[in-house]
Amino acid sequence: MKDTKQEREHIDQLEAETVNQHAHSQHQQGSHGTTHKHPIEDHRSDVQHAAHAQQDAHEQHKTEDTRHGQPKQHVDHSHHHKSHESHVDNEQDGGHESHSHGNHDNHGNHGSHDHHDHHDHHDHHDYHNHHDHHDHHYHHDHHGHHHHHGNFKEIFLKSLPLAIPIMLLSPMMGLKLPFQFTFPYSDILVAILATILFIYGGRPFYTGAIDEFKQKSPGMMALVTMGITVSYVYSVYAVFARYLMGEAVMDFFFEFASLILIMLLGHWIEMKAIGEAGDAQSSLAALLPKEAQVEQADGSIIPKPVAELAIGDIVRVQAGENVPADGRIVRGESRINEALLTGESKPVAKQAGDEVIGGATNGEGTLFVEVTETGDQSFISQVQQLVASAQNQPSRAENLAHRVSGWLFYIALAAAIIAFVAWTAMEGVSSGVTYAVTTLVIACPHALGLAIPLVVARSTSLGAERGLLVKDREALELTTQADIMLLDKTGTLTTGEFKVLQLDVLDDTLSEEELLSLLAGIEAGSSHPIAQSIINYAESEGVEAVSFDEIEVVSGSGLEGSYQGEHYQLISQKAYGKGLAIDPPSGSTVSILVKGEEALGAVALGDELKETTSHLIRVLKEQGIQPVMATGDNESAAKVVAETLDITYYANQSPEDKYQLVEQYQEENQTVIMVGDGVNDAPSLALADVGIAIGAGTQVALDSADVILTQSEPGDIEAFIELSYKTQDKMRQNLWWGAGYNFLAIPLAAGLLAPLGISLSPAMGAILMSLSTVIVAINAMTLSLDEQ
Ligand SMILES: Nc1ncnc2c1ncn2[C@@H]1O[C@H](COP(=O)(O)OP(=O)(O)OP(=O)(O)O)[C@@H](O)[C@H]1O
Ligand SMILES: [Cu+]
Ligand SMILES: [Mg+2]
Repeated sequence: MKDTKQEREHIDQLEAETVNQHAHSQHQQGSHGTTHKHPIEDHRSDVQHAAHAQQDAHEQHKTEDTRHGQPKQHVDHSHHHKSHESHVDNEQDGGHESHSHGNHDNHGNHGSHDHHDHHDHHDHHDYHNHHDHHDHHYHHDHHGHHHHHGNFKEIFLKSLPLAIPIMLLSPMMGLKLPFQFTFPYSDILVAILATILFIYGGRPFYTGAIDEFKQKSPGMMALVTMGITVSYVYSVYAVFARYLMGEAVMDFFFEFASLILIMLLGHWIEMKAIGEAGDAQSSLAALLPKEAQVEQADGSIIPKPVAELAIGDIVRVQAGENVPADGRIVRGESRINEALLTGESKPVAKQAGDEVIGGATNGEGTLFVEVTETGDQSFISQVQQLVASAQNQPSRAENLAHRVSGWLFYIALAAAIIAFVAWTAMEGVSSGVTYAVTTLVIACPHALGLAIPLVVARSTSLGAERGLLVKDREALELTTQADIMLLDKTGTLTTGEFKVLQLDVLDDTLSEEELLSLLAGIEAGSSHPIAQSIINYAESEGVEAVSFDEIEVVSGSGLEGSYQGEHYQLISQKAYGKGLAIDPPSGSTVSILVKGEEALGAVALGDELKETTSHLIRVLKEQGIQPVMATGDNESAAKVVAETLDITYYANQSPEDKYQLVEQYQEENQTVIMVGDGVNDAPSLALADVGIAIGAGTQVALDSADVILTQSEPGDIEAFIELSYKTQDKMRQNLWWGAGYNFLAIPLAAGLLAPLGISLSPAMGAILMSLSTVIVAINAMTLSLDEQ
């Protein structure tokens, strides 16, 4: 099953790679995994819209949702997908409104927090169990390792009063322990209690086993079930034999009862550990208050459950309270802490007109906030969906773990049969049964099944807390194999906060103010870092921007639009193509304002490296990842940056060039990480083995990436690499604890070392199996990142 999935992915990838870049760059714009929406980008979305519409011929399914005052894209899956998205289960599309479109998670986990969310059986999954999670609002699915067969805690506690008398009344391995006693026919009472215990306490295991057999992948539950069934049936037989045939046959009621107890306890502890390992979902959900204080038309305040908030409601947020929903401040000012949502650790001053994210903590002031997003569309919900879908994606290591645990069933079964036959021949049936049961029990591959999902759960939640949002889990694995990191310049290596260095007027009829006013006017339609810089500059010069109609973004070269019936373009020198009598400062970014065919003026801009950029480059080199800069900017601007950093560079790169660059490296069998923020980076972000969108990048970039770093900090790239390596290490360790342990445990349980006096009882086997699971869980939980 897994294998076919992988194959399908593979084929899809090949397919995707052969599509011409145009098609590629277009459909990559779909909002696949997420609609990460940072408030600061909101004002840009309409611009992106223009950009999309213009670039795209493929996106017929695009629908615009302006109900909330913010245009949003809901793009259906088109045929060519990026490899990891290819196996997405499209079932949901029919049943859900556009609102859930951002969440294409394969397993139907919607991660929504305002209703109880119960996860269905997953097609590819074997172990189902009900999480002991009553204190949380909804269950968070760790890759299907929740069992649906009851609550282990409750069953354990109720099984205790059944198991204790059994253990008191039946000798262990035929030996009477000091606290044990018997009375005439007590063994019949024991057999009755054991039957009840088998039916009640064994239920999670045999129902689980039935599921496993139905899915044709017998595993853990099947093994445990066989262990308890063999010990139960043989013991009942022993009692019959005693009374009906007068034979003294040893029973295993003590072993049977202790086995069930330990198995229930072990699985209960495991479930708790799993719950604690990576509950980003609930910790995020916990950020939202339960009630919001809604201001009525007459100014009175009425509490309302957060789930019932509607767009347009005005909510009051008092000092120290958490914001109940995404919205815009209408009155008041305060400092807002969004650390848990964006990783930005310092509180940010906000006032009327500013956006706030639901879940952020209000500082000193009282705020009145108009709700702009609720439910599935809220920022928190988007992050949850993202984390959930990342956690649900199968990954390579996990596929391995699954295959191994599939074999384990047969290996354990074979070992148990051999042990039974051999020990029955040597020492008699009771010895044979003991070793067989112990072997079946100890091989329970629970630890193995949890080894990888627990690490993933932990690392994705850890990442989310730090503003490293992993959309595609495979990114974590691939990052550790990376050879090349392609970095975009503007906004990634540099601040993107441009200073206007020089304005050249190339038309005599135009004044410098008029030129600036036109520049600022056309930039109103752009989300490029240059745009805000020019607009700010015009403002500081007291120049008012003219108002353009129909501005469109030309990805990779600039903008075009019309003003007073004339066609204008603001484009790079390369896109303009003709020579000009200008002398911009060396290393500056130059754009030309063109009216019709004629150049009206030029603007030269400069920005600076981010503070942590050179540190990042040093770290990359140390780790053997070659940093390469690919920029849409001109040669001179590129060269200055590349020389400062001492890295290879490519200038004047169009979006297609960047895409081809990634392709070229991949053809040389290099694993490529691409880091970028802009529309022009989207195709290459999508193609790269790992696409990292940095900061408050454009929506397109966010949609195409595998990883989103919520802050524009090169240091976060380092943190992500660290997270990848640590995740990888933990996975390896856990695979050893989960699988490797069986290589020792199975022979031991089968009695291979018995001649040396080392052997295990079934109960010891059960303890060891639980121990290995707990070790795996603890090991996953201790994954942490260095403090910055
Ligand atoms: N909004 C804009 N205003 C002015 N010029 C622009 C704008 N967008 C693009 N350009 C021009 O087109 C060039 C290429 O843009 P592009 O977005 O491909 O690269 P970039 O973002 O500047 O560089 P990088 O690829 O390193 O991020 C820019 O250097 C600039 O000259
Ligand atoms: Cu188990
Ligand atoms: Mg860019």
